[in-house]
Formats: sequence, C-alpha cells, structure tokens
Amino acid sequence: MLEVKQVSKLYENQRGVHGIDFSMSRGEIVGFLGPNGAGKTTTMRMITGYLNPTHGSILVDGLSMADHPKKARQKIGYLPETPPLYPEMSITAYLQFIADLRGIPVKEQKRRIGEVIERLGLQGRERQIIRSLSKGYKQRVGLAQAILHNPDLLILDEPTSGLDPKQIIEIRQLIRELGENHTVLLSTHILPEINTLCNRVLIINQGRIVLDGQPDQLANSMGETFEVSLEVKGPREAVLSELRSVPGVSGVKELNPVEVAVQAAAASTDNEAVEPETAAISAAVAPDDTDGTVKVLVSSADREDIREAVFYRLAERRYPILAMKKESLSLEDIFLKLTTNESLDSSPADASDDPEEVASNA
Ligand SMILES: Nc1ncnc2c1ncn2[C@@H]1O[C@H](COP(=O)(O)OP(=O)(O)OP(=O)(O)O)[C@@H](O)[C@H]1O
Repeated sequence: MLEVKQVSKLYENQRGVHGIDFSMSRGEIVGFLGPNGAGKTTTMRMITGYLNPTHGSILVDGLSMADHPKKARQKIGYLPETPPLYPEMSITAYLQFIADLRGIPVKEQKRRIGEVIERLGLQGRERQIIRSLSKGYKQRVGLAQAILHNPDLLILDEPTSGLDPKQIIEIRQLIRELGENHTVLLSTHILPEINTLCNRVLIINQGRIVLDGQPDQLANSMGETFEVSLEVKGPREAVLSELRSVPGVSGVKELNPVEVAVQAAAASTDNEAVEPETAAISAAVAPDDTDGTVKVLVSSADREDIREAVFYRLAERRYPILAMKKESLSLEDIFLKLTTNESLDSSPADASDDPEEVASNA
C-alpha cells in the first residue's frame, strides 16, 4: 500500500530526516513514534505530497508521488496536527467545499457527506458552525474531511493531541473502526496509544528509523535480562537464600510495597511476557511481616527462562508459590532506551519557509 524508499529531507539548517525506508501493507495500523523534532511530521508531509523529498521516492499503491502526485494523493486521507478547518463554515458546508476540492462528482456528494457524518458521529450537528464545536468534535470533522474521498491510506498526525480523556477514548475508537477498512499510519507521543491501536510500531529518532516491529515482540528482542516476579509463602531469609542458589539466577531483589504496586499497575496496562532466550538472574525480594509471604523479582542475566527451575526448587523445599509472573520491557522502556542516549532536538522549526513545500494539497 505504501513504500517509502530511502527518503531524506534536508532543510536549510541541515535538519530533517535521513534515509527513511519502510513499507506498509494493506490493513496495517502503524504507530509512528518519536520525541519532539524527530521527523514524524516531515515524513508524513512527504508521504502526503505536501513536501518534496530531497532524495528517495514514495509510492502509494504503486503510484509514484513524484510522477503522479494527483492520483497518488487521491488514495490518501490526511489529518494534519492542526486540522485544516474553516471555523466560520457549518460542518456540511465545509464538507461540501472539501468534496468539490477533491473532485467528488456532484451527484455523489450528498450521499458521501451523509455517510461520513454518520460514521464520525456528527449527526444532528450538520448545520453547526465549526468554531462553536468542542476540540473533540473539531477533530471528528478533521477525520471526516480525511476520509471523504474514501482513500485507502490514512495519515493521522497526533490525532488525539490536546483532547480530554473522554474525547481521546472516542477518537481512538473511531480510528480503530477506520482501521477495519483503511491502512493507517498515525503519529503519537502517547505510548499506550500504540498498544491499544497499532499492530506495528516505527520509532524515529533524530531523523532516522531506529526500530520497526510488533509492539509485543519488541520486548523480546530488546530485553537484556529475563525477569520473574514471585510471591512465595515461607520464611523470608530461607526463601531468598534458596532462590539465590537456583542455577541460572543472577539476581534476587526483594520488592517493597511500592514496587509491588508499580508492577501491578504495569501489568494492568499492557505487556505480554518476554520470551526467554538465556540464563542469568537478578532477583529482588520484599518481606511481608503480616502474612508470611515474600515478594521478589528474580532475574537471569543470560535471559534464560528460570521459571521451571524456581518452581521445582521452591516446591522441593515446600515453599508454595502464590504468584509468578514473567516481566517484560514496556514500550516506554524501549522508547527511552532508543531515544534518550543521544541529544534530542526539541526545537521544531518555526513557520515553514521551505521553498520545496507544496502550496496546496486539496
Ligand atoms: N520548515 C522547516 N525548516 C527548517 N527546519 C525544519 C522545518 N520543519 C522541521 N524542521 C526541523 O526538522 C526536524 C524534524 O521536525 P519534525 O517537525 O518533522 O519533527 P516531529 O517529530 O514531527 O516533532 P514534534 O513531535 O515536535 O511535532 C526538526 O529538527 C525540526 O526543527
């Protein structure tokens, strides 16, 4: 559906993006993640034909954006960071205007506008002036203009930015529904959004793609240790000592109540477990004076799956395991790991004065 081939954009200040290379298949919902100034908007503007690459090529459903910009753009719906709305127009008048710009045949316009109004939950507000809409509803109108010409590919630049929690949930649900019939590339700063919406994530840092994969597989490939949290019934010192002597265990760390709460919160948000690969553990334990249980984090530096060895050892000593959970890197961990070691540019450019910028994409 989309091929981005070795695309670079160099602004006069030498910033921009360098050698971006990825493709997207029909039906994928891909999250595009990166710190401020990493190059998300620049990449999206090139894909949508608003900005010409300095090098490289972009193909939309096999059509070159450079050679067939009009046809290629017909296949794309774009929701920029700030939706391109006319505040004095009513929703219907605005969508009518967009339909004319996009060349939707007049006899189809009414039906198509009716469809997107229903799809985006805008019924009953057709005549409302856009200025008077809440931010969430303005975003719905922005999405409506993006899908009006029934494009195959949707490019959404921070679609939930600035919305309140209820609006965020609503817009995410709409994106999920749109993802059933469209290929979607969406940029976001909100990491849980990737877990809830996307089947693939691209991370960009300093103008380069530094990671491309499925969210739940990333932790497997990037974890440096294999970790298991445990709740064990038994005398604290004896339990700790047994765990430390299990082959492959490189660490045993007692978890204090705060750490236990943090682990529980993390577990309730996203992660699936990390598949083990090797053995060396570090473990941590937390004493529990009240009920005779110990909570610990046991780790293997070689990434060996030590769960069976731990289970049999504690069973042999008759210390019951009340809970055992394989811990994995969260997307937050991975993101920070990939993006915080280098100096980040947090100064996005001022108003664009780029000579290659395409004036209108209507
Ligand atoms: N028109 C421009 N002229 C000069 N430099 C620019 C221009 N637009 C962007 N840049 C620079 O290119 C780099 C990438 O910017 P871009 O806006 O694409 O990042 P981003 O990932 O979308 O950031 P944010 O998350 O803050 O929106 C930054 O260093 C930015 O300062």
